[in-house]
Amino acid sequence: MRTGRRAGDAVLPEEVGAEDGPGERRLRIDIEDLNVAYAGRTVVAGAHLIAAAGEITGLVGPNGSGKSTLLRTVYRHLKPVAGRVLLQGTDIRELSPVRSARHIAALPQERGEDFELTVREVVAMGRTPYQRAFAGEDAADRDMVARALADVGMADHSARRFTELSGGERQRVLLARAFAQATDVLVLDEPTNHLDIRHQVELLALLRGHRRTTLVSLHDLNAAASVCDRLHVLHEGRVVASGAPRDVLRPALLAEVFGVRAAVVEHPLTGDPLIAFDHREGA
Ligand SMILES: Nc1ncnc2c1ncn2[C@@H]1O[C@H](COP(=O)(O)OP(=O)(O)OP(=O)(O)O)[C@@H](O)[C@H]1O
Repeated sequence: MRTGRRAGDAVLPEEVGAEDGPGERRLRIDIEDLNVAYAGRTVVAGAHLIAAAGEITGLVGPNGSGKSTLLRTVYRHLKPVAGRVLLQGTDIRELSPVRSARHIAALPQERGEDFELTVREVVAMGRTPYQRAFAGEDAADRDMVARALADVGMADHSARRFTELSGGERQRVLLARAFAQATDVLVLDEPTNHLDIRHQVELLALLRGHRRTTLVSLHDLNAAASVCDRLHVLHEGRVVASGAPRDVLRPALLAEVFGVRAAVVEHPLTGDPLIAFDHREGA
C-alpha cells in the first residue's frame, strides 16, 4: 500500500486499507463559521454548511456572492480568516498536500489555460498523489486514466494537445483529471460551464451515478434543482437559505436574491421543481 503519510498527519477513520480508490468510503465535509477575505475585504462571512457523505450539495447564488471563494477554501487554494473546513472531523489544514489530494479533488475555475500537455497527460496528473517520486504510472493508474477519459467522452482525443481543445472539451478533460484522482470528495466550480446541453446532462448523470461527496457550484438553477440533494444559497457572502431544492427555490427567494420573476412548477418528465423564468421582466 502507498500511504505517503508524514509523522504528525491526522488519521482519518475511514482511511485504513482504502488508499487506492474511493470504493465505499464516504466522507463528509463540515464548513464551520467560515470567513474568507481578499486583501482585508471579507467576501464569505460566517458560512456554515455540511456536504453530507455521498450526497450532492449545491451552491447557488448571483455573480460575486462568494461561491468560488468558498470552494477555493475547501480545496485549500485559500486560507480562511476564521472558521474551519473539516473532512470527517479533521481540519483539512492538518493534512499534508498529498493526503488532502487523495481525499479531495477539485475542478477549479482557473482552467489550466497554459498546460503544454496532451489530454492524456493532463488527466494522468490526477494520479500523481498516489505515485512515489520517479516511480511513474502502474497498470492501475493507466486503467483509471482510461476510465476517466471514457467517462467524459474524451477517450478518442487522448493524444491531442490540451491547448488546442475547445472550452467545453477542456472542461471535460479537467473533470476527467478530478475523476482520475479517485477521491471521496469532489469540489466542482461550475462544472457545466461551456458544455453543450447533451454533455451537461451526461455530466450531471455521471455525478449522480458516482455518489461521491460532491460540493458543486451551479449557475443553472434547474440543473441544481434536479441533481442536488441539498442546496445552499449564497447572497453577498452569506448563506441565506439551505435545504432540499424544492424548499429553497421558491419565487420569493428567486426575486429577493436573484432579482428575477419566476414561477416554480413541476417538471413534466421528472417531477423535479422546474423554474420558469420571466425573461421579459425583473422582479
Ligand atoms: N482573487 C481575488 N481577489 C480579490 N477579490 C476577489 C478575488 N476573487 C474574487 N474576488 C471578489 O470576491 C467576491 C466573491 O467572488 P467569487 O468569485 O467567490 O463569487 P462567485 O459567487 O463565484 O461569482 P460568479 O458567479 O461570478 O463566479 C467578489 O466581489 C469578487 O470580486
